[in-house]
Amino acid sequence: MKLTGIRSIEELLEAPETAAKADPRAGVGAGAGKAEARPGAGAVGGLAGKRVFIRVDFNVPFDKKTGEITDDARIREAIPTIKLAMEAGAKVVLASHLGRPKPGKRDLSLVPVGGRLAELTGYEVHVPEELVGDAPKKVIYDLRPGQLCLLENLRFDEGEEKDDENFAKQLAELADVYVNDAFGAVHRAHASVHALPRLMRERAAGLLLLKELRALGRLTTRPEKPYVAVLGGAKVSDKIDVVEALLGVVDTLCIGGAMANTFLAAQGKDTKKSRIEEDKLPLARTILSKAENRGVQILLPTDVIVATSLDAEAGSAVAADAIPDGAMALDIGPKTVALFGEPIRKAKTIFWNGPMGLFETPAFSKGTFELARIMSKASGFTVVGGGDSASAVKLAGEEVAKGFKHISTGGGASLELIEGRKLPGVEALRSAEGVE
Ligand SMILES: Nc1ncnc2c1ncn2[C@@H]1O[C@H](COP(=O)(O)OP(=O)(O)O)[C@@H](O)[C@H]1O
Ligand SMILES: O=C(OP(=O)(O)O)[C@H](O)COP(=O)(O)O
Ligand SMILES: [Mg+2]
Repeated sequence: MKLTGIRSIEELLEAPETAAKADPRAGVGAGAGKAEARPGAGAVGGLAGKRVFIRVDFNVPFDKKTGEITDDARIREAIPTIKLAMEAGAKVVLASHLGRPKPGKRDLSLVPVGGRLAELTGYEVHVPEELVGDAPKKVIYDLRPGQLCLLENLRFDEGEEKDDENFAKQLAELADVYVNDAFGAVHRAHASVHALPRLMRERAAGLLLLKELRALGRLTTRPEKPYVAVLGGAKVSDKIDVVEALLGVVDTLCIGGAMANTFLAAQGKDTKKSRIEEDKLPLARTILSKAENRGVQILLPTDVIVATSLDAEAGSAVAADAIPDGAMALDIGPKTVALFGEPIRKAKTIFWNGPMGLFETPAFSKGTFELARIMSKASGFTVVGGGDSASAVKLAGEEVAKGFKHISTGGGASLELIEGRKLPGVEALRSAEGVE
C-alpha cells in the first residue's frame, strides 16, 4: 500500500507553528474560547498546546467472567505515539472501541483499560462519562501536564458504526489535530476512523499504524511463493468475504477455528451443535468450487476436538464427519495440525489470522498452540495478525512468539490489507480527501 499523501505524527511535530491558535469551539464554561497554548516542559514543534485526538485500538482481549485484561499488547503498542504527543505538550484525547456492546447498553466500559494505561505510563487518565459535548470538553480543557483524556467506548454511540457525520462533527469539536494509530480498526468505515479525519484540517498517521503498514507491505508487494494463509477465529461473517479474494493471492488456504465449521457444513457434513453461519453457506460453497477451478488448495479440518459445553474440562478428538449428537467442534485435532503443518513448513510466505479453536479454555487450546509452534519454526516469512491470534501466540510461549517475523495488532485489518482492499481509515488520512 502506497503511503502517498499521508503525514506522520513526526512531521506534525516538525511543523513551524509551535502553539495552538485559540479555537472558538474549544472551551466550555469559564474558559470558553481561551484555549491558549500551554506547552509542557520540553515541548517541541507543532503540537504544543494543541488538543490531539488519537484514535487507538484498545480493543484488548479480556476474560469474559472476571473482566481481567488478558493481553495488553494493543495498549503497549500505542504508547510510543501517546508519549510523543504528551512530551510535545499536547492535550491528548484518546478514543477507542471495546468489543461489540449491545445496542443501547454501556456494558463494555474503557475505564479498566484506562487503569492499565495509567499503570503502564504513569500518566493520570481521565475518562469522562459522556463521549461528546460539554463534559469531555471541560475535562480536556482542564488537562495539565502528565494528564490525558480517554473517551468512553466509542460504540456506546450508535453514530460510530454508522460512520455518522453528525457524531463525527461532535468528536471533531474535541480536538485540533487528528492522529490515527488504530491499525486494528482501519478496515472499519466507522465515524472515528473514516468520517472524522476528513473533517480535520490536520491529520496524520501514528507510529504504530506506520510500523504495521510497512511491516505488512512485504505480504502485498510480490510475496514469495509458495504463499500459505491460515484462517480461523470467530468473526466468520466479517472475514469470509475476504477469503474469496485471497484465492487470487495465495497457493494454499488452511481453514480452522469456527470459520472451518461453516465450510464443513457447506461440504454437507453434519456439524451438529457447532457454531456455523447459515447465511454464508452458499458463499462457502462458491469459494470451495472457485478454489478447485483455480488450482488453489483449500485444507479443512479432518479431525476436530468436540465437547458438549464451552466450559468442558476436556474434549475428545473425532473425525470431522463424525461429530456426535449434541457436540460442537471447539478445536482442530492432531491429524489436522499435521495436515496444515505440511504446506506451512514448505512455504516462503505465511500469514495467519484467527485462532484454531477456543484457545482461552485449556481443553481447546492445543491445536492453536501446536500450529503456532510449527509456524514459529518454519523458514518462511511468517506473520500473525489479530488481537486474539497475537495473544494466543504469546501464550504459546516466548520462544514461539520470537519465531514470528511480525506480530500484527490487526486481524481483520491485515486480512483486508493482504487481500488488496483499500482501508477506509488509511484512505481518510490522505491529503487529497477532505478539507485540504
Ligand atoms: N471453534 C471455535 N468455536 C468457538 N470459538 C472459537 C472457535 N475457534 C476460534 N474461536 C474464537 O475466536 C476468537 C478470535 O476470533 P477473531 O477475533 O476473529 O480473531 P483475531 O482477533 O485473531 O482476529 C477467540 O476468542 C476464539 O476463542
Ligand atoms: O479486534 C479487532 O479485530 P480482530 O479481532 O480481527 O483482530 C479490531 O479491534 C476490530 O474490532 P471489530 O471487528 O469489532 O470491528
Ligand atoms: Mg479478535
